[in-house]
Amino acid sequence: MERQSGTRLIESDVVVVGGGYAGLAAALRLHDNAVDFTLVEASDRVGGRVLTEIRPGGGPVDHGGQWVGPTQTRLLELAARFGCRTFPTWEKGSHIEVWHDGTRVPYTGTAPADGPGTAEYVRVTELLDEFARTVDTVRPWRTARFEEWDARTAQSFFRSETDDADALRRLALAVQGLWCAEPDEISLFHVLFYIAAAGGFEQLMETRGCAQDSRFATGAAGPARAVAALLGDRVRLGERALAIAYDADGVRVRTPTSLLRARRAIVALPPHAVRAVDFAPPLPAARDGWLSHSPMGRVAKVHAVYDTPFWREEGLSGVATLYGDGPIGVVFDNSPEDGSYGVLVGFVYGGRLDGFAALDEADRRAAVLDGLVSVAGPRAGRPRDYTEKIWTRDPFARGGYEAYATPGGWSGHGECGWREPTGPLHWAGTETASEWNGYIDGAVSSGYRAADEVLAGLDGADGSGGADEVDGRGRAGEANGSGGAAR
Ligand SMILES: Cc1cc2nc3c(=O)[nH]c(=O)nc-3n(C[C@H](O)[C@H](O)[C@H](O)COP(=O)(O)OP(=O)(O)OC[C@H]3O[C@@H](n4cnc5c(N)ncnc54)[C@H](O)[C@@H]3O)c2cc1C
Repeated sequence: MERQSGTRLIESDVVVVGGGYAGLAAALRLHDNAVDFTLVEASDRVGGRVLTEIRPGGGPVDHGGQWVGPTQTRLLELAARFGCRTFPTWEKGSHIEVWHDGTRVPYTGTAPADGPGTAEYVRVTELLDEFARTVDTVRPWRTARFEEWDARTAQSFFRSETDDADALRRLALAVQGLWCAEPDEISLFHVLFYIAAAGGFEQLMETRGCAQDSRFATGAAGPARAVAALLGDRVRLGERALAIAYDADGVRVRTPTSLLRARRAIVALPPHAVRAVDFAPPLPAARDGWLSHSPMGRVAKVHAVYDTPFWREEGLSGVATLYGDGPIGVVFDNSPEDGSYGVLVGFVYGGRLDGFAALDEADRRAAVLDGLVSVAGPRAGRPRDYTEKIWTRDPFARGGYEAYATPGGWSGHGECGWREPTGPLHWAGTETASEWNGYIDGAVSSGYRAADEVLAGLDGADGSGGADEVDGRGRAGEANGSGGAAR
């Protein structure tokens, strides 16, 4: 690859491509080990699928990733290093279930205990947990029933387990909520792998002690911004990697304004963004096959802001699940820590997003507010601020929360295509994580793991241990050891 006239030549030991949590964690690990690197980020900010906006007259709004749970220790440690505090998610009071026929039921716990289909839903999810306990999340292809499970969709499994239409409704909403996809789109094995990577179905679904436990006082982009500030001008914004050439001598990364030469590259992008880069030579068939079986989930996140969290006056938590035809599937209380004003956040995902995104802005807002009124009453229809982010339209993320594997992806291409290094190219991104795959924590651990592969390679080893590494535990102590106040 030749340097084009007018572009700048930048040389370093390592190029990191992507400035989301994975790329930033990789760069931080290199920084902590005194390795010379340059990070290129296509957009004008760091954080990627974590996007905190300060609204006029309000506080931080997290349009993307926001929650952190107590077992997501890599993210918590990273945040603590930079003094970014968390606070518990608001959830005191009764939750609301709005059933598909419009029935509105207050409940506490996971779901209305005697609700339609609840018992059968619980039975099937317990079975998912039982299967997930057999999944090897580091070498998934070693799982006993790997090929059998990867040949099926979640939907085919659900239907073979139950013909209870209400339970199937609950299972469908759970799949939408966790993967932003429909049950007939996603590999059953991927569902089980993901549950295993989180430590169980309950960890994924619940709030206290689980994935939705806490939020960041600064907004979830706080730690990412702090890492970028520490790394300084080695983080280059507005530089999209257009082409990557690689061979035994190293890598050349071309952006619109620079040619970066390095011994190794860490590519910390979601699968579709990897496919948008022009690789020379082309990526191996297994990697390409893996990427082509990894579509992004489809999600929008909407926030409605009120003068007060008025639902609490009626003993409501602000948490709700909605099974009707409206766009919103789930609602949470996203008010600030001090409760000085009220915020309801809603998620529109999977097939629900397809119709929603086709509406114009006014109709989208009206449909969302209808859903919020069904949860919290007429006052929910009169927010003082309303904002939405349709992630399928984000030019760099193109969806969320993450990519999921379609049937045949894992068994056809996983062993060599998931995260095994390609010569001097090392793969990071939450989709390559063995723990908390799909989450910010998974992104962080994937960045550490990829950096550790590179460090091993630069030390003289071949650096090809990717698929066998347990998410960068090796040097985590070093990377997290210095500076910063505790949470
Ligand atoms: C609506 C939503 C809600 C979520 N909620 C949660 C949550 O509550 N908790 C949680 O833990 N996780 C949540 N997630 C998931 C979490 O945000 C992601 O798992 C995580 O942020 C992914 O980080 P990453 O670094 O792997 O990828 P990304 O954040 O996607 O980073 C990739 C970066 O690469 C850049 N890029 C793309 N192409 C190029 C290129 N060619 N050259 C250079 N740069 C490029 C992008 O701009 C981006 O900055 C949510 C996600 C969404 C969208």
